[in-house]
Order: sequence, then structure tokens, then C-alpha cells
Amino acid sequence: MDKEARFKQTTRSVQVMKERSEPIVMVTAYDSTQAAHAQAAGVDMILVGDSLGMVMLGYDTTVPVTIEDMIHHAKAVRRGAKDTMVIVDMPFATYHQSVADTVRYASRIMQESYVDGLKLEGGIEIVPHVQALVQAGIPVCGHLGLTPQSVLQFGGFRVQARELHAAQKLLNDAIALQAAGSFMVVLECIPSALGTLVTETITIPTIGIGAGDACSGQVLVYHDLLGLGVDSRRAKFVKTYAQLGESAIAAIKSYRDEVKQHEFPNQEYRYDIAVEAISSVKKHVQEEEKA
Ligand SMILES: Nc1nc(=O)c2c([nH]1)NC[C@@H]1CN(c3ccc(C(=O)N[C@@H](CCC(=O)O)C(=O)O)cc3)CN21
Ligand SMILES: CC(C)C(=O)C(=O)O
Ligand SMILES: [Mg+2]
Repeated sequence: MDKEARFKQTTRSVQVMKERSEPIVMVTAYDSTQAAHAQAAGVDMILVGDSLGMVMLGYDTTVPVTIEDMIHHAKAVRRGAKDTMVIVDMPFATYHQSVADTVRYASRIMQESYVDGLKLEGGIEIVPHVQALVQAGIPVCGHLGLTPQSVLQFGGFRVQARELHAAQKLLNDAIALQAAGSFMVVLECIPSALGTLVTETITIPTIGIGAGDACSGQVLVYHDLLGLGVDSRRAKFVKTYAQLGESAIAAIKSYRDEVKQHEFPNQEYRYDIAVEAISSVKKHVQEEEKA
């Protein structure tokens, strides 16, 4: 992999990318190997999403994901992609208590995993928390539209902000997050015309996932874009660029068959020892048994 110094994006450089209409590419990663893949592919930034609860830990939603889970995976991602901007999701209900608690949780993630910023779901309701994090020097990314930590309130993963009032609220939320000092905002699962309107209205970059092509950048979940999932159910916004799940199953089947048929490990995969050495070992064992 390339050892040359790599340009690492910053809050300022992604702002410039929006101004120059240069698309920002983000992908999720949850461990050091996935992070190394993302960095080697040259993405602009990596998200340690709380989607890790669903794709890595087998939960049905992101609600059970803890601060410890996030720090554990964020540390691994940081080790695997030292030269790429890494953003981490604050997990469920860790920025809804006192502002002091929010700063404490956020500081733990920043200082223990050494990442470059945090992402929080929500709009005007969380503005005091966003302001406190920004005051503490933490780069904050917002997240509007389908905010999966509220899936139990939404009654399922569904397209958001299709009605006038909800669309108006989302635009106001984006403006409020920008005013609170956010450097970027993720727009998830909303009509593409609303993604365009938000991107044109605020000056900070927007990162879309199911929010159309006018956003300043795009994000996809690692497992979705690589076709790693066993579950074939996926959102409309997911484009699958490989079928690695099928490849993995086929490879493990081949391994299984070769072991069962005594084909693996053949000579190529074995270690040698001098014939005299092994016969002396045998002799030694036989003498021990007699004694
Ligand atoms: N693998 C994975 N990919 C994701 O993008 C993702 C996660 N997990 N987990 C956390 C959230 C949950 N997300 C989801 C999950 C499901 C839909 C979904 O099924 N959407 C329907 C909407 C149907 C409608 O309202 O009309 C779709 O068909 O797109 C959307 C986003 C996005 N995030
Ligand atoms: C889907 C993205 C935006 C996310 O929040 C996650 O992966 O958790
Ligand atoms: Mg998330």
C-alpha cells in the first residue's frame, strides 16, 4: 500500500471542497482492516457509524449500542487509517442528559480513540449540546432526516420529511446546526429535492445517504457497498459495488470441502523436520513409557 504522505481532510478542507463542488466521499468502517481498505481506496473520510450495532454486532437497531462499543471500534479504525479523517457517532442517549454529561461522553471518545470529530443525530433540540462540544474544540457533524436512534419513535426505517411541515422543520434544523457551529451535516433518507434545497441554503457541506445527488458528498455503509450482508433486504439508496458476502460463503465452502476430503493441508502448507530428529523423538517417548 502506498507509503507516500497522504492529504488528510480537515473541517476547513471539506468546506473548500463544497465551495469548489468537489464531491466528498465518506464510507463507514468498524475495524482496522476495513479502515485500511477505505484509506487505500482514497476516501476523504471514514465514519465509525453506530450502524456497527446492526452490521457488526447483530442488533436490529442502533439503540443498544454503548459508548464502550463506539470507543472500542473507533480505536481499531484509528489504528487502521492513521492518515484519514475519522468521525464517530455518539451513541443513543449520550447527548440528551445534561450538557456536562454530553461533554464528558464526547471527551472520552475524542481522547481515548484519538479521532477527528463526532456526529450527533437531531436538530434544534440538541443545539445546546452541539454548542458545548464546539466550545470544547470538538468538530461536530449533524445528522437529519432518518435518524436511526429514533427508529422506535418513527415506527420503522422510513423516508422522512415528505410533508410540508417536516420538510420545513428539517431545513430549519440544518440552519440551526450550522449556526451552532457544526462543520457538516448528514442528510439521510429524504426526498432528493429537499437534499438539494438544504445544500443550497446552508454554507457547510451536506453528506447524503438517500438524499439525492446535489449533496456536497455521499456516505455508504461498508457492508452495503461491498455486498457483505447475508440479509438481502436493503434500502433503496444502497448501491452494491461487489458481492463479497457470496464470495465469502463460496470460499468457506471450498475450505470445508477440502478439509473433509483430506485435500487441505497438502504438502505446500506443511512444515518439515529431519527424519532422524523425529525418529529420536519417537524413541525417547517409547523409553519414557517403559520406565
Ligand atoms: N447496513 C446498514 N446500512 C445503513 O445504511 C444503515 C444501517 N445499516 N443501520 C443504521 C441505519 C439504518 N438505515 C436504514 C435502514 C433501512 C432503511 C429502509 O429500509 N428504507 C426504506 C424506506 C421505505 C419507505 O419509507 O418508503 C427503503 O426502501 O429505502 C433506510 C435506512 C441506515 N443505516
Ligand atoms: C448511515 C450513517 C450516516 C450512520 O449514521 C451510521 O452508519 O451509523
Ligand atoms: Mg449512525
